[in-house]
Amino acid sequence: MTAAQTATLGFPRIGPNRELKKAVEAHWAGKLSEADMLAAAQKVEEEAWSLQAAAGVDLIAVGDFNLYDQVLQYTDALDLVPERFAGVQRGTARAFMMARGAEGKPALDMTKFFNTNYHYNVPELRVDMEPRPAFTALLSSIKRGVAALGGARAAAVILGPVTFLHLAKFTDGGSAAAGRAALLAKLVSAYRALLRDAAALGVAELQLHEPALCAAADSAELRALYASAYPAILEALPTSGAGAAAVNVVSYFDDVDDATFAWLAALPRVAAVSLDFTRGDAVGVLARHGPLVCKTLGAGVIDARSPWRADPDTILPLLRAIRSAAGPATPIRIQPSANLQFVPVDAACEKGLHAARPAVAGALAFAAQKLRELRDVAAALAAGADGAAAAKALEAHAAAWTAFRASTSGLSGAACAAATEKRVAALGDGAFKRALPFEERVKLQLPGLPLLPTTTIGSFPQTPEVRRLRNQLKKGTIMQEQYDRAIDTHIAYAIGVQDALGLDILVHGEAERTDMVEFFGQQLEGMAFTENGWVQSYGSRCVRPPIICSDVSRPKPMTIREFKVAQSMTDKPVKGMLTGPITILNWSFPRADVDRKTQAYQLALALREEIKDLEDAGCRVIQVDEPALREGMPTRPQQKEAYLKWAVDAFLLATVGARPETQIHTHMCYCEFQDCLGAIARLDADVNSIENSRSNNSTLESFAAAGYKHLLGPGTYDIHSPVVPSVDDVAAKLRAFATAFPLERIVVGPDCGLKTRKWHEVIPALRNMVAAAAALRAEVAGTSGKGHGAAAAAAVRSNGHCC
Ligand SMILES: CN1c2c(nc(N)[nH]c2=O)NC[C@@H]1CNc1ccc(C(=O)N[C@@H](CCC(=O)N[C@@H](CCC(=O)N[C@@H](CCC(=O)O)C(=O)O)C(=O)O)C(=O)O)cc1
Ligand SMILES: N[C@@H](CCS)C(=O)O
Ligand SMILES: [Zn+2]
Repeated sequence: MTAAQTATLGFPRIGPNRELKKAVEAHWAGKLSEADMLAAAQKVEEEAWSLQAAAGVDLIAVGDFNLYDQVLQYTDALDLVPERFAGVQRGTARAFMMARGAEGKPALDMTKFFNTNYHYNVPELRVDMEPRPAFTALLSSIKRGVAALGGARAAAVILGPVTFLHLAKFTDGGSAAAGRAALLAKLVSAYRALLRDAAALGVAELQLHEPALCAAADSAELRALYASAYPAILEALPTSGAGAAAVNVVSYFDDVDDATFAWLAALPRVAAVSLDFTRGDAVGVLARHGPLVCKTLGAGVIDARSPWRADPDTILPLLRAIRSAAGPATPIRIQPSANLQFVPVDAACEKGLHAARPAVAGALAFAAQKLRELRDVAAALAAGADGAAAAKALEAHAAAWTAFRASTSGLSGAACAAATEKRVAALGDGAFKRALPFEERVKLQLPGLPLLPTTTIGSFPQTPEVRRLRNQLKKGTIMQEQYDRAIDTHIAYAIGVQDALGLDILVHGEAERTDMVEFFGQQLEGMAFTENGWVQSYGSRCVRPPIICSDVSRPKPMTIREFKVAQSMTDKPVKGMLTGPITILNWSFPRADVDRKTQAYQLALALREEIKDLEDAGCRVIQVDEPALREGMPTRPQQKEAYLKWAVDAFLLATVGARPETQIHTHMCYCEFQDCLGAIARLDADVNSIENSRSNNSTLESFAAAGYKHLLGPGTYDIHSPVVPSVDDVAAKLRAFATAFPLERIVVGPDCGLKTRKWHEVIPALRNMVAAAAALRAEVAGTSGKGHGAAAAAAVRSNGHCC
């Protein structure tokens, strides 16, 4: 039998050595012209095509590339831009302005792309908007792709209209559902033209990416949107001759429900339906539906969000199940489950890992390696996914996994889970519950703090000097001792600034951390980290997710040295600063052989030990960040509760060993809180600092309505913007907060960490925040009015001259 066809759905665009990041940031810094930046970007794009072609991929995604964010690209191309950007000429400069903001023009909001750690710019729509499409950059990229690969190998990636609207927010005060329906009706002609123009360039296939299809199971509204738009969009496409590209509707990040699949299978003009077989139960859906008639099944069997090689023990049974459910006549195409932008580019570059841990490195497959896997898996499918020929097609993969397993503990997933449960059981009644209830312990915590205590979320600017230092340490041009001393000067600066500004709870500033999760990955046993395994997080910003590869444990204290240095420099309480178990798990690549709950518990047990050591070092307030709690939540209601149960338990396991007088903070950002408020309350954190500055008071109102009893730190200003909030801006926020939540339970801070800002932005912003808190305190004391507020502000200003 001939091998099945293979296809890609997109390739990392940041470049093997972050060439795109460097070009874009150089352009922003005025060091590279727009033309030179675009030339650098096109080189990255073209090299990705060459790599895919050389790997023998049959259908290669084109049009998936963009300079900042794919959703933003559509907002700009459709000209669906908020009023404040309407006067700016469309194109690259306007897209960057919408992403990053400008004086008087706040940036578009940024939030998680479905349940990933990639963040997109949220379209801000109004029901009365009129799309004015001009997809110049997208079509020119598709045209270059066709020229480079030949039309027969090019598949044009198009962000589907329903997903675009699903990801948008409506700012006109009306119903978002009505807004989506109205705009979708207007988008039909824009998409008809886009598909026709893309097809006319000679591509073999139009891939309509619609991850929102996976949410249709629980949304009659989404189902209605799909049903109303798709037939109308597709009917105008030529069915033969020039411009008659095949249409592939692509879903990912979960399965689709039976009704949605039946609808897709019956859609006229659609030649292929793509499903994600790495999450949910797409095999079950297919089995219940039966063979696709006259359509190809795009089988997303290579996990686009996992850095691990395909494991024959998993993939061969999966292929057999798919073949059996799809029936012998349905053509099956082997694909990654989604765009490969969620994994790093090339595992072959990881020389350090290959040398130090060859068995781990050998079991990895980043985007470049996954291209080869497509071919091997297609060959295994052609061989019936059984017997010697199938095994031969995947023999290198089997050997890699055998070596990997031999290098780790050898415990099966179940045995590993049982061993972890045993450690938890040994903690007895105190495993998940603090010694005193919140109402009693809060009275013992941090005596002497004022009303509206001020703090920050943890990180301070990661300056070029800090990054240079780390680079020197890596290259061996400075020793650890010198590095530590230099880090201490950054800590001293951060403490000096905070003391001078009059903040109440200080932080050491996280200067020693490249990235919070990467830092803990480097401290913990059982985690591997890469040198060049960058994954785009948003825009030009990247992260290097650690890779969990065996049982996690804490060989030595992780944060105590820096805490002690910081606390020795001030009498104010310094927060111990940790990343929570769920966030470490969700922002790492988990191991494939053990369930996520067990991995979370192992991380929690390590953090529990760290909290004990922090307390022994004199720490009275410890923040355990959980910005990714919500992100890991499955879309399906049935799975959501199970996840939240073990996720919250993992946080409790990490934190409840703290003494009653230790104040435990947590922090959450970049997410919706409304649909997991019960879980947030169950975390039982004494203080929860949440991103809030862009949501008016609605988040706070939801917390209040849900009867949230703990202290809350709603962000008082947006840290993504270089704009410095005034005293009045922050005071107005605090007054508004007071209308929704008891003032005596509010902690004052920014929205998130300040690592991406500059000191010259941070200092005045915090000075104004402290002044605003003082002004509010004065107002509450009843001695005030505006004059006292101004006097308090002046007093704070006069001692804040550290810069
Ligand atoms: C809170 N957020 C986080 C998320 N996920 C995480 N894993 N971590 C997070 O903090 N998800 C949600 C949000 C996303 N937010 C951000 C915010 C900022 C960044 C970011 O700034 N990333 C940096 C990379 C940071 C880093 O590790 N830098 C290294 C330097 C590496 C380097 O480039 N070295 C140079 C030499 C430098 C020199 O000599 O000057 C080189 O090798 O050539 C470090 O600090 O050492 C970014 O720039 O993209 C990400 C997500
Ligand atoms: N403590 C971290 C939290 C980021 S979500 C920081 O301040 O960067
Ligand atoms: Zn944050």
